[in-house]
This record gives sequence, C-alpha cells and structure tokens, in this order.
Amino acid sequence: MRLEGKKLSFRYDSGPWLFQNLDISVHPGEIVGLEGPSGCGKSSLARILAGYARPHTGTVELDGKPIPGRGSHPVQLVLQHPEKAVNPRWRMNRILAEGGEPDPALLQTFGIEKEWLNRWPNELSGGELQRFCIVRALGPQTRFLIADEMTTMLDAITQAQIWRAVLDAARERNIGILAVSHERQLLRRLCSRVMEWNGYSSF
Ligand SMILES: Nc1ncnc2c1ncn2[C@@H]1O[C@H](COP(=O)(O)OP(=O)(O)OP(=O)(O)O)[C@@H](O)[C@H]1O
Repeated sequence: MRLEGKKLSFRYDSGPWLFQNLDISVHPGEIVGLEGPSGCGKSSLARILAGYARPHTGTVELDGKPIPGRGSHPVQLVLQHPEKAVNPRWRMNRILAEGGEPDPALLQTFGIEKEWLNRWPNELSGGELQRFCIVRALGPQTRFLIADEMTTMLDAITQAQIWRAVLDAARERNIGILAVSHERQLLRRLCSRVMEWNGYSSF
C-alpha cells in the first residue's frame, strides 16, 4: 500500500505556484523526511496528501487507487500546535474517541496516564496534549502518518520520547511516516531518506 502523490501542482488563488508536477511516494513502514525553507509549501503538500486540500492537478493514490472520500482517512496529519487540533470544550477521553476506540497498548506506548483522560485540554502540557493527538491519529485504519513539525515546540527530552513512541507504533503496524521539518538534524536521525524541497521535480 504505497502512498503516492503524482504530478501534483498547487497554489493559493492567484499566488505563485508552490509546486508543479511534483511526484512523491512513501512506502509502508518507511520513515521519510521532507525539509525545505519556510513558506516553500511543505504544509500545503502535507494537507493535500492527507485529503484536507485538493491539488490543482495530479492525484493522491494509495496502492495505485484514489483514496475514498468517505470513512476514516488512511493518511493522518499531526500538526505543530496540538491545542489548535482539539475541541477545547471536550474532555480528553472524548477527543481521543474521535480516532476510534483507543488501544490501551498505544496509550501505554505514549505514556498517557489514565488520570489525564478526564481532563480538559487546557489542563495538559503541550507535550501531553500532543501525545493524545498522535494516538488519535493512529486509529486502526491509519496507514500513513504525516508529522508536520510535530515536535518543533517541545523540549529535546519530550521530542525524543514522543518520536521513540511513534517509531515503535509505526514499526509494529508497518505505518509509513512523512516527517516534515526544518530541523535537519532531527530528520537525519529519524529517517531512512530525506527529501530536500524542490517544488519542480520528483522526490
Ligand atoms: N490559506 C492560504 N491562503 C493564501 N496563501 C497561503 C495560505 N496558506 C499558506 N499560504 C502561503 O503559501 C505559502 C506556503 O505555505 P506553507 O504553509 O505550505 O509553507 P511551509 O513550507 O509549510 O512553511 P513553514 O515551514 O513556515 O511552515 C506561504 O507563502 C504562505 O504564506
């Protein structure tokens, strides 16, 4: 089940093309990095791959077929600011349930404490909240995870703990990861392949 973006082109309204005829692919279980300067279009590409935006040209396919518009999307996106990705009026157990019945083993892998489940989002630290967002993204239907600056705001220890948990979960389920970041060192450590942004050619 390979995730492939084929001949993708995108721009906002009449703005400049952020990328044209761009090809990108990630294999199951592969950890791929994507780095590039601020504003080049990495997050826009991430949104397209996860089904939040449509490309002007090109297609996103899973194993050679378009991704169905219904049901849980097999490509999940985790963003930099977890507080923007949760409903502040829901307790954490309800937020988590959006991704399906949470797997107790996954909660343990991510160090999520039982007591946190009954809290509101503003009663957790950024790192604790991000763990919830990642577990929510790793529902049973998820085949690919796009981590868009997922740990950029966190301290080095929390960043390492979270990535360790993500890599363990990905290995166990053969999930492919696209890690989008401006942190070259982080990508070099995590990924088997790092693509440098060039909006006009193939990765
Ligand atoms: N909704 C929007 N409407 C118009 N322009 C947008 C919109 N969202 C982003 N842009 C512009 O598109 C360009 C690419 O943005 P994008 O967020 O994809 O870049 P990025 O590479 O992820 O940047 P960063 O590393 O700073 O997060 C930027 O110039 C940005 O200002």
